[in-house]
Amino acid sequence: MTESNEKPYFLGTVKAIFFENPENLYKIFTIKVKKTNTGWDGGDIVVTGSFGEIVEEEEYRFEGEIVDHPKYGQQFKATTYKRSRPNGRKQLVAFFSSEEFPGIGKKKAEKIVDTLGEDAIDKILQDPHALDFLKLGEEKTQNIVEQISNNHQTEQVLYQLNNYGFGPTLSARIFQRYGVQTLDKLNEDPYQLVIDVKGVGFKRADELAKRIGITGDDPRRIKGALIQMVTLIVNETGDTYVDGQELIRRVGSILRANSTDDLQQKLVDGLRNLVKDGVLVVEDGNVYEKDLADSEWSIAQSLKMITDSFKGVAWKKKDMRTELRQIESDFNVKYDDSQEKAIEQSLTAPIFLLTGGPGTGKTTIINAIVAAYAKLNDMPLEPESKEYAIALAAPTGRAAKHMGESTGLPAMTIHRLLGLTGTEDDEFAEPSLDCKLLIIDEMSMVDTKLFKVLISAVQPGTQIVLVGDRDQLPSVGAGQVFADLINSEVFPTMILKNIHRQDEDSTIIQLAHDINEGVIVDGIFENRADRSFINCNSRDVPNVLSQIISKSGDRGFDIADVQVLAPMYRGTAGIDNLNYVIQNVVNPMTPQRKEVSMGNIKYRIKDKVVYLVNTPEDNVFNGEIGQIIGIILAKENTDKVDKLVINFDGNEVTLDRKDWLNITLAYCTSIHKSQGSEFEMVILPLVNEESRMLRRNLLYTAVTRAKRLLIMVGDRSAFERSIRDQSSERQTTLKERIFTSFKIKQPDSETPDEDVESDETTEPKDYRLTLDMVMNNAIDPMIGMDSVIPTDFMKHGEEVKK
Ligand SMILES: Nc1ncnc2c1ncn2[C@@H]1O[C@H](COP(=O)(O)OP(=O)(O)OP(=O)(O)O)[C@@H](O)[C@H]1O
Repeated sequence: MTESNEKPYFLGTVKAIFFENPENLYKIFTIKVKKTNTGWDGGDIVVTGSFGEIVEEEEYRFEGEIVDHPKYGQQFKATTYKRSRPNGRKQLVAFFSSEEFPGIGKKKAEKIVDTLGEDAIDKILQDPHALDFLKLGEEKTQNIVEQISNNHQTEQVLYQLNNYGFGPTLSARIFQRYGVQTLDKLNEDPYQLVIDVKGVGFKRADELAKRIGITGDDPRRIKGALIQMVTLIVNETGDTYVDGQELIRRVGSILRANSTDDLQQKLVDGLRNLVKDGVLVVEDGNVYEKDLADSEWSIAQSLKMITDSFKGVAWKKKDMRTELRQIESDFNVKYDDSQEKAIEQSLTAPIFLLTGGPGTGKTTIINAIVAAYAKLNDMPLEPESKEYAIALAAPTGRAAKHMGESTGLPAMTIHRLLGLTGTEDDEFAEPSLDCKLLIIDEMSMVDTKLFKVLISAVQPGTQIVLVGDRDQLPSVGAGQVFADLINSEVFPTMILKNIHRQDEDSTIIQLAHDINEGVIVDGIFENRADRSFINCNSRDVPNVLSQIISKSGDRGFDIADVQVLAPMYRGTAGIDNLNYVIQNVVNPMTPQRKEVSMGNIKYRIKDKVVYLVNTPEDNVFNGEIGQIIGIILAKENTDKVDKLVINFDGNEVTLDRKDWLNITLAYCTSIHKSQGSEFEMVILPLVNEESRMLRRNLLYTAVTRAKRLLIMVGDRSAFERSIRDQSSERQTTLKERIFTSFKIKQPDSETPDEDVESDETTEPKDYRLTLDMVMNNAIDPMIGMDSVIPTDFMKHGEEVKK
């Protein structure tokens, strides 16, 4: 008996497929059972799993296990499957005359079986000319042979991927990428998966490689490790490149075990090949993912194009001043000097940058710019009108909503504005924007890749105003675009400093500004009308928070207005634990209530959840907070899947179980995720265990989220440390790209003094040598960059100026 025969299996005919997800090939269907070794005698059974192609009425053999689904009862979770070969003359004739083979009727099918016998399929797979006797013509015969062979190979591939330990989702992704060539590709070079298939990392590819016999310092293994390490470090640091020396050191330490002496040379060769293949770019000893390197260049070139294509304004400065006086009177405000200058510059420059802390008047200025722009350009301020050509956008749904509410004009997410889907398809998107004035808010949250797509979509002659707070946390994705643009000093910029929000009892804004200046003010831990501090250690944080939240109603706060913000997910005072604790305080389980689980998280009606991806088709975006208003169990609906109905600020979205990975509880969210949102009451626990995360911009971002009440909880020293420790800038080269594109002489970079001893003495000598090779001779720094300057990044048919 073979091992596979011992596994639980079902042999049966597929009756009806009632769920198919084209993205990951996941299917649910019923089969009429012909044979099984499971002892099942319950008639038809529901089978679930990821399958290439399943044809109704065809017979298959599924291996897997019977699972007891809490809602659907017993079903068979298939891990592998095989289409049964049609058996015997009758089945074979039915197979060849089926819809799969147009052009073959019953007569021709009988002829095939009569001529080739009952092993006709094998004969056709072995010899593509086996069907020549039918005289169907070359093309038709070839189609039939291909169809048979594809069916056969799809099953083989998915079966083998499963044997290699890939789960259904990854198997489906791999198959979608390579098709029937999958096994050949993997045998040739499993590390190619790290480049080609999202979700496959070096470790995974390495396990597979080991099975195939690729180990040690095989060039393919070196390649996989190099790519993975670049991605890993970029994700860790937010920098747009990796220091070559560090890359070599870290990859070296992974591969050092059972490698040969000339590992360094092999790493350099590997790097060189990746550069040659257009996967990585090396410049000045720094290693970039090609996409990020290209994005920085592309941004710089687009900014140059926008600057050059701006032909000035059609109205007189004097008219603008008159208009501003009118707007001041309409809005009942008197702009201060820097505000007025900001409005003037934004109306007259192609690209204008506006940064300022809370309450300095950014929104006020956006309103003035829009009103003045429309008036001066004779444009009706009616979004429905054909002549209206102003686009307002922000990186998150909440920020866009805030922008829309404060300006009274339509504002949307940048994704929506560009028609991006938030999926891998975006890589190929080339959107185009037809507005004349583009204003982006919360610009500090925009990362390099998104800004590249946004700015490439801008048409010549468009004016752009980028607004944000440069002192907040930088974007989650790589880069610090807003800070780089400001620091380049190439574009007119206004840094707003005067705080205008006048609220007698309010001390939060002043506290935020003090934190931003690095000042630990007297009284920071004293209680004020709108803020307080509770000293406790991390163990006590959950308990203290529970008490504050239970009493928040007494202070006039609806639970929806209370937001806990924390820096980290793990730990007693981490986001995961706090969500669990708070959920049980504000929305506990009782015997009559419905509850569904996803992993460790339980969801009940009324729970506060946050959406984690962008789904423009449902108009819900990453970071949006909603409330569960319905739980529909599988047994209660015809789709036979559990569903959650969530209200995202009036937009009701129904999520099937498979989409629950896109949400999580939101009683406590990360400070990073809270950017772009404000809350009536913020509770901020900071403890010393989180020291790795505690930086000034983190605390500043958290504090500036609070509108009416801020409660700080935890270790005093954790708050003090956050104020003291200024965050280090991210390493990027956008500024340099801008200088090059605008032909501005770069300020002299600091040249290390030869006589001064370097403090980097911890690097092993051999790695230094390797890096020297990388920088000086082994790799031409311009390899992979030849195509970069300038034509690749020029749009709109510009000519290259020599
Ligand atoms: N020149 C001014 N004179 C009087 N009040 C002003 C002036 N500028 C702004 N304000 C008021 O100050 C408050 C804060 O302004 P605004 O909302 O524009 O700032 P902001 O920078 O967008 O703040 P935040 O980032 O916190 O939303 C508002 O109430 C606004 O009306």
